[in-house]
Order: sequence, then C-alpha cells, then structure tokens
Amino acid sequence: MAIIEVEAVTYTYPGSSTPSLRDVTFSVEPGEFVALIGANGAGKSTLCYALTGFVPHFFNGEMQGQVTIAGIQTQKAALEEIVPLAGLVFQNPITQLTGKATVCEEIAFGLENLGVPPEEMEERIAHALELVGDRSWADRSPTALSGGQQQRVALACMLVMKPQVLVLDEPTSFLDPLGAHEVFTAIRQLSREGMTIIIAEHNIEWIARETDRIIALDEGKIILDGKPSEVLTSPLLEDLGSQLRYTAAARLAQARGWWPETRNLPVTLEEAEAGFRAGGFHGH
Ligand SMILES: Nc1ncnc2c1ncn2[C@@H]1O[C@H](COP(=O)(O)OP(=O)(O)OP(=O)(O)O)[C@@H](O)[C@H]1O
Repeated sequence: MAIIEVEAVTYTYPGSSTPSLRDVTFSVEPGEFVALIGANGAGKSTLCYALTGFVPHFFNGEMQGQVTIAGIQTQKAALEEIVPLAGLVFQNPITQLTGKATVCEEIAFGLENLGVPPEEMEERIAHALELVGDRSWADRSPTALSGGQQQRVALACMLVMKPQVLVLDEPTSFLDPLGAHEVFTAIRQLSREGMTIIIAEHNIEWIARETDRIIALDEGKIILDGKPSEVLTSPLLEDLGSQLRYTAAARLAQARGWWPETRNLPVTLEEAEAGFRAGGFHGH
C-alpha cells in the first residue's frame, strides 16, 4: 500500500493569482527514494511543503485535492500530528536549528514537545546522531560545526521523531562540496536502510545515480514521472543536457554513429561505460 498519496492537488499561495501546484497526482510506496526536479520556481519547495503539511497549515492559501501520508489526510490533521509522519529538512540548516547551546538539546527539542521520557529521549538522540554520522557531537555547540555537519544535525532533528517519510528540500544548496558530500552520504545510507525519501535536488548526476524515481515539475505540473534513465533522457528535459555529462557524450556519439539509435541513452557513468563497450567503442 502506498505511504504517500497525492490526489489532484492544486495550491495557490495567499495573495497570488496563479497556482504554484496544478493538478498534481502521484503515489509513493514505502522505501522508495524519489527526487523532485525542475527549474527555479517549478514548485519543488511548494510540493515539499504540501507533503509535510506546511501547505496549507503554515502558509494558508487555497488548496484543492488531498495529500494522505500513512493513511492520514494532512488537511484534516494538525501540523503537530503530521511532523512525526513526514519530516521536512530545509535548504538552510540555520532555518531548522533553533539556537540551542548543544547539539543534544537541539535534537531533544522536538521530543520534549511530544513528552517523551528522558531515558528514551537519550537513546533516540544517540541513534539519530549515529544515523547521520557522529554520536560525539552531542555536547558540542551547533555553531561550532561545519555547514555539512549542521545540516546532518538538522537531519537528526527530524530523524529523532522517527518519521515514516523524510522530505528534503535541496538540503545541500547552502553547502560546499565537502559538506554536500557528507549530507548525500547520510541520505543514501538512510535510503539503504529502507526509509521513504523525497528529495528536491539540483545535483542531477547524484540523483541519476542514487534515486529510484524522478518526478519532474514545470510551472507546478508534473511533466515526467519515472525511472532516472527514462526521465533524464526525455526530450522534454533537453535543457538539462549540459548537466548530464554521460548523456551528452552518448548523444554526441549517437550523432557520429557510434551509439545506436535503438540503445537507451545513459545517465550514469556505469551505463555509459556499458553502452560504449557494447558498441565495441574502446577509444584510442
Ligand atoms: N510564499 C509564497 N507566496 C507566494 N508565492 C510563492 C511563495 N513561495 C513560492 N511562491 C511561488 O510559487 C512558485 C513555485 O515556487 P517554489 O519555491 O515551490 O519553486 P521551486 O521549484 O522550489 O524553486 P527553487 O528551485 O527556486 O527553490 C513560484 O512561482 C514562486 O514564486
């Protein structure tokens, strides 16, 4: 049974005359790892908010259709009920962190609101920190950590709530390459452990390699939904060309007759290598 059901969702922010999501319908099975892609303003963040109840509860505005997470209709539930079902990690870790003196206090914050007993709290915090990297950060000040470490603490703040679904809105866009690598590694590990993950992300090569499925948005509408190899080679996304080095190389090879028209274009290095080998092209 699907863990996320989005049915005909159209959403307009207050004061806006045009919807930011238009008739969006899809479902996600437990354990799926789904990327949301699209140009700036396509609606990725808005969809992340709709999946975690911030739309409509926090932003208000006008919403038609419905989002159901683990059997709960988000429009009918309070935001506090939705957080333990679907946790949202924001672009900038500073948005998530609340200025507590230690990492431990920061991660405990959500649990305190739920009235979790202290021993269980300690255990859950240690586990959440282990999932994102390092138990030893517990007593450090969040401000003394690097951007990548802060974002992993922000991730731990969500994981400690044991959400059934994790939604990440471009979690590496404020990070340097090392920080992004650390956060991507933690996310990949969570996915391998079976967590259902939806991530809005600009790093196309990473999502091509790691995710099961890509949903592409344009002006608030879903234009493509499928496996990375299907979605990323679609003519509808030709603008992505320069970001997909292996697809671009194979397209060039195709134009020169080295890559048969009938062979799918690659999106990862491995697929490109397999395709070039199969074609008997070994370079010089
Ligand atoms: N609070 C808001 N009030 C009114 N309109 C908004 C608000 N937030 C976003 N929008 C509009 O909704 C549309 C979708 O924006 P959204 O931020 O969801 O896109 P995005 O794909 O996440 O873009 P980016 O990659 O730049 O983050 C845009 O036209 C944007 O201007």
